[in-house]
Parts: sequence; structure tokens; C-alpha cells
Amino acid sequence: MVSQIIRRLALVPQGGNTGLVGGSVPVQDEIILSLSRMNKILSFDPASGALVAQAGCILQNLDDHVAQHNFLMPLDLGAKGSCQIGGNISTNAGGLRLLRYGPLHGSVLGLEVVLANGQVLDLLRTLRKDNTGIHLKHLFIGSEGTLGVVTAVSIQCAPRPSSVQVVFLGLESYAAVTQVLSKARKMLGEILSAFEFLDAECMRISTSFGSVNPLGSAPASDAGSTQSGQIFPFYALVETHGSNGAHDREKLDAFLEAVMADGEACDGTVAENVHQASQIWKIREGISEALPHCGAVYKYDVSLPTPLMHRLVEEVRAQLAQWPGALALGYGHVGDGNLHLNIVSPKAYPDLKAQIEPFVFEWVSNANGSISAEHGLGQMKADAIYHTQSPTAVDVMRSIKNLLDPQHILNPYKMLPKD
Ligand SMILES: O=C(O)CC[C@@H](O)C(=O)O
Ligand SMILES: [Zn+2]
Repeated sequence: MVSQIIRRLALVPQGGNTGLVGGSVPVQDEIILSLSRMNKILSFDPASGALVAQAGCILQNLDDHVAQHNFLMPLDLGAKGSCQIGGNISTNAGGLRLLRYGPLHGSVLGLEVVLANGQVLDLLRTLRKDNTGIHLKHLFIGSEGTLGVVTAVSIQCAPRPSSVQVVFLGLESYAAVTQVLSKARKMLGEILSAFEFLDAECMRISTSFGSVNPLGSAPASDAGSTQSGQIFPFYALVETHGSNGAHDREKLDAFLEAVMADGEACDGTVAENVHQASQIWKIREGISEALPHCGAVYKYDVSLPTPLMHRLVEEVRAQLAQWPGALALGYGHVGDGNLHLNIVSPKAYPDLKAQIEPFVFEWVSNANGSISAEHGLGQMKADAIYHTQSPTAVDVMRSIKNLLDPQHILNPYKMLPKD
């Protein structure tokens, strides 16, 4: 660190390098600072659930560790087998169960951070409550390694649920997805742990690359669906985490019965075992992995008011006719108002991105949404920050950057726009 200050060499902190906006990839000649060998678990307190670990620990390994004490990491991502906790913190990763366990700003108890001047900022406490001045840890959660390098973390784990239930529903419209979401919030309340949706295009792509649609080959349901065996316009994956299997199942059955009886869902299935549950999750988690097999992929990760989420996909779709073979698909964390809009095309059309991207960003901005819900800005979206943040907010961010990293040696060219 000291020699870097003298030479002012720029560096890019890198964890599992699983990000989607180029935040951990050098732009010019920055040195990659890999955290991979800082992979020690420092302590776990089974009374409070506080875990202290170095930044290079892989999320899955941490979850396996706390599982021995019947706890669970408060975040879960498709990339859990390779992403690292330091990267998760630095990007404020959201993931599949934010709906239940909240954002990292709530569960991170403390951090150790190396500053640009080489000082170690020790904020590695395990306290739930600590109102002694400004909560500095929040500056480093989600600032993508531009203000300091996170080297260790203390995080609040949640009790591991003894009962996990997964339901998969086929629906006729996006409006039905939002109605079923309201019903899930009401009827499943405190046990609801995830509510994800995908459209028919996603189902087609995910099943072409190995996932199995549990509603695709099922016999007609009790609700009299005539559509089993076909692809529904929309699907919802609903998961519960609870502590009493019989009660949770009772609640889930009542929920399923209600959404069928009210005509909101056309078909549905409950996973009867862990294998079936993971097959259902594979449909959802497999989308992102399957997309690159379809050709060029343009990715958007936006926050929108829930009722508007799929309208954006439809409006983008209406514009794609001029690029033969290009498809827009929508899926994501509908319970968190987070849409993953992806466009795939058999070949890369240089003008597609140039025309569609401003349209998407302006649409999101007009709807008071965010152009980056959970993936961050990295190098790919940094210049789009003004679509979500005001010039005053960006000025404050720049001032903080200049204060903590006056030489701009920490992850330069990321998160903040060029001008
Ligand atoms: O690839 C994407 O667009 C989303 C990736 C990830 O955030 C997910 O929720 O699967
Ligand atoms: Zn996501």
C-alpha cells in the first residue's frame, strides 16, 4: 500500500469477478488487487448470529459454515459458488431473498477497510446498535471499491429456516403477477422469502438450455386449466422460509387455493421435496446463464414501480422489429420492484444498443425508477448516473471521492461519470 501511495499506481479490487457492469475489470493499466487469499472465517457467535470473515471468503462457503450452527447468510445470489463477500458488500449485492432479509445496509454490522492513503479503517464491530457519530460503514457498501478496499466484514446472519416451501405458478398476464404478489404478502406474511417472476420468452430460453418446466408436462390442474403442456405468458416462483413445516404448508395450500379460485393463477405446483424445489429454482437462476448462448446480450437491471415493470419490456419489444431475431425478455425480483430486462440477438447490432439504451434509461427515469437496481454502475453504466441521481447528489459523491481518494487510485473510471 505504502509504495502505491508513493507511485500513485491505480488498482482495481477484485473478488469473484462475477459482476455484470465491469466494476472489477481494469479499464486501462490498473493493477488487479485480488482478495481471494484473504479467505479466513474469523469468528461466529451462535448466540447473536454475528459472523466475522475476511473479504475473499466465497459466499457459499460462509453459508455452509453458518449452516452448522443453524444460521443462514442474509443474502443469496445465483453466483454464490464463486462471488466473494467483499465484492458483495462493495456492490451492495441484492439477490434472491432481499424481500425477506433486507439489503446489506441493514445486515452489515461492521467493516475493515483499507483507505487510499494506506490507513486501515477498523469499523469491524459486531454491535447491532451503535449511534456514535456518522455510520461510516455505509460509505463503503455499494461504492464499488472507489472509496476504500473492504478487507473484512462483520455481518448479521439470520436463523436458518427449518421449513422451505416453493410454489411455481403459471399466469395469463402481468397484472395477475402483481395480484398474486399482493396475495402472497397478505397470506404468507412473515414466512414469504422470495417472489420472482419470468415471462414466456425466459421460460423458452431457460428450458432450451437444460431447465425443466414443472407446469409444461403436468396433467391439467384441479382448477381446470386447459393450458398445461403449453407455455404460459408469465410465471411466478414463490418461496417461504419458516419454522413449522405443517403450518407453512397449510398457509401455502390456502394461498394456492385462493389464487386458483380467484382466477389469478392458471396452474401451479408445490415442490414436494428439495430436488423439486431446486429444479424450480433452476428455471429462474438458469435464465442468466442461458442468455449468452443466444448471441449478443444487452442487460438492464432497473427498479420500477411494480405495476409498470413489464410494460417497459413490452415497449422495448415493440421497437425491436428493425433488428431481425432480436428478443426482449423480462424477469426478476418482482417482490422488490427489480426488473431484469435483457435483449438477446443472434448477432451484435451496433445501432441496437445506441438506440435502445437511451430509450430504456429515459423511460425508467420518467417513471422515477433506478437505472441500476442491484448490479451497480461499474464502467458500463457510470455515465448514465444522472438518469437516477440529481447533479447535486453526484457532486456530493464526487466530494466524498475526492476526500477519501484525492489521487483517484481506487477503482478509477468506475461508478462516477467522466465529466
Ligand atoms: O443477468 C441478469 O440480467 C440478472 C442476474 C441476476 O441479478 C439475477 O437475478 O439472476
Ligand atoms: Zn438479480
